[in-house]
Amino acid sequence: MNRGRARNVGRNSSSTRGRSSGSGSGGNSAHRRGPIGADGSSSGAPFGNKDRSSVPGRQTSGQMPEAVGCSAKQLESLSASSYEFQKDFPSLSAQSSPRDKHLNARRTQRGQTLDLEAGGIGTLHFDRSPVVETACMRDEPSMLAESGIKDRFSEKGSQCEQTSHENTANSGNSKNSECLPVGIPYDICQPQNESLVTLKAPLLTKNREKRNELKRSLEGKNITILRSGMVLLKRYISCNDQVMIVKICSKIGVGAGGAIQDSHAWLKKESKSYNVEDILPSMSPNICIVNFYTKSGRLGLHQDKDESQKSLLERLPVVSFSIGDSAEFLYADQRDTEKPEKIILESGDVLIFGGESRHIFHGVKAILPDTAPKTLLTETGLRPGRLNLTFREY
Ligand SMILES: O=C(O)CCC(=O)C(=O)O
Ligand SMILES: [Fe+2]
Repeated sequence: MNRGRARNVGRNSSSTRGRSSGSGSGGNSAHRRGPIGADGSSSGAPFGNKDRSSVPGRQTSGQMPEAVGCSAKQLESLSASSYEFQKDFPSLSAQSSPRDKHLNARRTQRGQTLDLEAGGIGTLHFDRSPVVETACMRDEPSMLAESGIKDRFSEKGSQCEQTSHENTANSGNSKNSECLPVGIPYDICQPQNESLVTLKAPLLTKNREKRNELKRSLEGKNITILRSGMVLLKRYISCNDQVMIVKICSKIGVGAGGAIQDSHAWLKKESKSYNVEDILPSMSPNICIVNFYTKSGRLGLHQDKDESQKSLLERLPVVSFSIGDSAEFLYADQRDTEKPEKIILESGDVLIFGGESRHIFHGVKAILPDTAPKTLLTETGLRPGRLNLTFREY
C-alpha cells in the first residue's frame, strides 16, 4: 500500500496516509493546526487504557492518545544516557513549538496502524488480518443477522489465551478466507454458536496476566528501539483491550455492510433504478480507519486515494460513521472550489460516498462543541470531540 504521499492539510503534513489534499475554503486556513490543547481540552485517549493514565509523571495536556504518551514516558526513562530521546523521538505531548512538525506519531504493526497527530486527530486503522480472514466463512452468509451482536457483546467472556503463531495459522478456516460474497453484511467475528467453545480463564489466570502486563509496562521490558524514532512495544495492548477492540470492530463491521444495503433499497425506491450497483457499488470492507477529533480537530479537503487501483477504479464506497460531537463536513468536486457544500454530521450519522462521488474532495471544517448526545457521554465518558470511522475496501 502506497502511503508515501504527503498531505498538505490541517493534519500535520508529515502524515503518510497519502491523501491528495486541497485548499478550498475550509482548506489550509481552516485546517491549519492551532496550538495543541489550545481549546483547553485535555489529552485525547479514545482507545486509551484507563490504567495507563495513572502512570506517574506522564503528561496529559497534549492531544496524544494515552498509549503513546505512556510509551514516550517509558522510553524517556529507558534511554537516559545512551539514547538521545528528545532528539530522536520528540515528546508526543509537547505544546505547540517549532517542533510541531515532528509531533506526529504513527504506530504500525501488521494489520494495525495508529496515526497520532497533534492537530487533534488520532487515526487507528484495522486492516483485515489472518484473524479476520478466518472468520470469513463462505457457508455462513447470514451470520450477522442471526448472531445478535448485542448479546454477543455482553455474553462473551473476555478471556484471552495466548495463542502461538502456529496455532493461529492452523486454526482451520483459512481456506475460507476472503470469500464473503459482495453485499453480504460483513463481520470480523464468527457468530457465537460457530465459535469454538472455550472455557473462561479462571480469575487467577486473569489476575496473573494483569500483573504480568503491569510489570512489563513498568519495567519497560519488551520495548525495542528498532532504529532512530522507530520503537516496537511487544504485547503492549492488554488482553482486555484486545477483546474490546475486536468486539467493537465486529459490531461496527455489521453496520458497514448494512448501511450500503439499506442505501440500495432506498435508491431502488427513489430513483426507480434497478442498477443500484452502478450508482453505489457494494463492497466488503477490509480496512477501517478511525479518527478522533478533539474540539480543535480539523481535516483539510482531500481525496481518499490510498486504496488499490481496482478499488478506486470500481469506485467502491467509503462508509463513514460519526460518533460524538457534530462536525461541519465539507465536500466539493474541485479542490480549489470557493464554496464547498457543507453538511453537519451528527452522532450516529453514516455517510457513504462511492460511485460518482468516490473521488470528491472532502474534509472536516470544524467540530461543534457540546453537541454529542448526553447519554453517549455519560455512558462512555467520551472526551469532547468526535470519533469517526471509515470503512473501505482496499
Ligand atoms: O471525519 C470524517 O468525517 C472524514 C474522515 C476522512 O475523510 C478520512 O479519514 O479520510
Ligand atoms: Fe477522507
